[in-house]
Amino acid sequence: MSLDKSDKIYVAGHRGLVGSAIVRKLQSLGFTNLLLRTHAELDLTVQSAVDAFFAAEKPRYVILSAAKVGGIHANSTYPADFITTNLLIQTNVITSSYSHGVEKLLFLGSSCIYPKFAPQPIPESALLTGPLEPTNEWYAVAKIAGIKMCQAYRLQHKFDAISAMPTNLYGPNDNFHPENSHVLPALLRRFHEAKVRGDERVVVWGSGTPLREFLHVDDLADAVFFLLENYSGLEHVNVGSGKEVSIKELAELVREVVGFEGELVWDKSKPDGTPRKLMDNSKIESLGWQPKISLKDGLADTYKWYLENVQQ
Ligand SMILES: NC(=O)C1=CN([C@@H]2O[C@H](COP(=O)(O)OP(=O)(O)OC[C@H]3O[C@@H](n4cnc5c(N)ncnc54)[C@H](OP(=O)(O)O)[C@@H]3O)[C@@H](O)[C@H]2O)C=CC1
Ligand SMILES: C[C@H]1O[C@H](OP(=O)(O)OP(=O)(O)OC[C@H]2O[C@@H](n3cnc4c(=O)[nH]c(N)nc43)[C@H](O)[C@@H]2O)[C@@H](O)[C@@H](O)C1=O
Repeated sequence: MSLDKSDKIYVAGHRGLVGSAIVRKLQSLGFTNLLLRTHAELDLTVQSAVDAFFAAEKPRYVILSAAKVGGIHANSTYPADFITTNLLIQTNVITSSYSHGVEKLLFLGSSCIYPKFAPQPIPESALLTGPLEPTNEWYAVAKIAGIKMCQAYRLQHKFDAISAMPTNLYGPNDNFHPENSHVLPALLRRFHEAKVRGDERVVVWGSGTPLREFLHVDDLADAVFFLLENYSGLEHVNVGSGKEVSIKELAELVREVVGFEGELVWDKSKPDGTPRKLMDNSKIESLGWQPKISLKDGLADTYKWYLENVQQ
């Protein structure tokens, strides 16, 4: 299936890390009819507002990149917000998309849907085969419900709803909040501020041993467009970089990119989270997609963006 450049595409959450990368991708390809609403213009947790919006606008395609998102601290501190907001947003958008004739919807989940001790690399078939990682189970349960809703609407109504499961993402427009963000933007900011102040040490959370896989958000946006055009199956699809690093290796890399010369101190009172979560990328690779941006290049690019757009 090939999308037409004038097709009306609703990118939900277009100012976030993922949504903004998808907008950049679509604009670079020449799409001219993007439907965009900020959170203030349309609160996706309000069912009547979402339904009225779909009735009036009738988008042809929907990419659902609006969600309540955060790192390990935010997920474990605000469990009620993570489960409720995400269930509401995705239920409202999926049901209104179906009832107002959307041709295809892509739902974004996350690698945290898989069991804490899933086989590595994690195949799509590992879903619902074991207990979840406690620090983000509330968010994971909402995301699993989103995958299942897409499947249920496909089975009962032949609605072309697909799900993509990205690994840990980073890039321009990330959230650089000191406590609530993910590890990569948190460390970029902390090392940068320490360098500017001339600090001798930087505190990094946990033991440094957990392994994580990082994917630049421009690679994810490329994969999202690829799946919209090339995939219409029942099962969700993993999207990863295929490369993992320990948090210690990541911290050393961020220190090098930022140019901080002091030492690292580990705060072991902070949770490590899941020990390892490397996605098995073979399904999307067999469809014909591959990531392009290395972690080193992506980090340098993100630090440059941070310097130009975020730091005071
Ligand atoms: N970041 C990551 O590492 C990963 C992200 N993902 C998935 O990608 C998707 C996007 O994440 P990401 O871009 O990082 O998140 P961000 O927090 O950067 O962006 C989320 C977007 O959703 C919007 N939003 C949140 N709540 C509402 C609401 N009630 N009504 C309308 N809009 C709302 C926000 O708008 P506003 O800014 O105006 O509040 C924002 O534009 C999520 O589904 C997430 O699960 C998956 C794996 C990893
Ligand atoms: C994408 C995925 O992201 C979340 O899971 P996570 O991978 O555990 O997320 P994280 O990026 O916050 O942490 C990764 C690792 O890094 C360590 N770490 C060190 N120092 C800092 C630090 O300063 N901040 C943070 N956040 N972590 C730090 C931290 O202790 C942990 O060991 C899910 O909640 C959920 O949102 C989800 O789906």
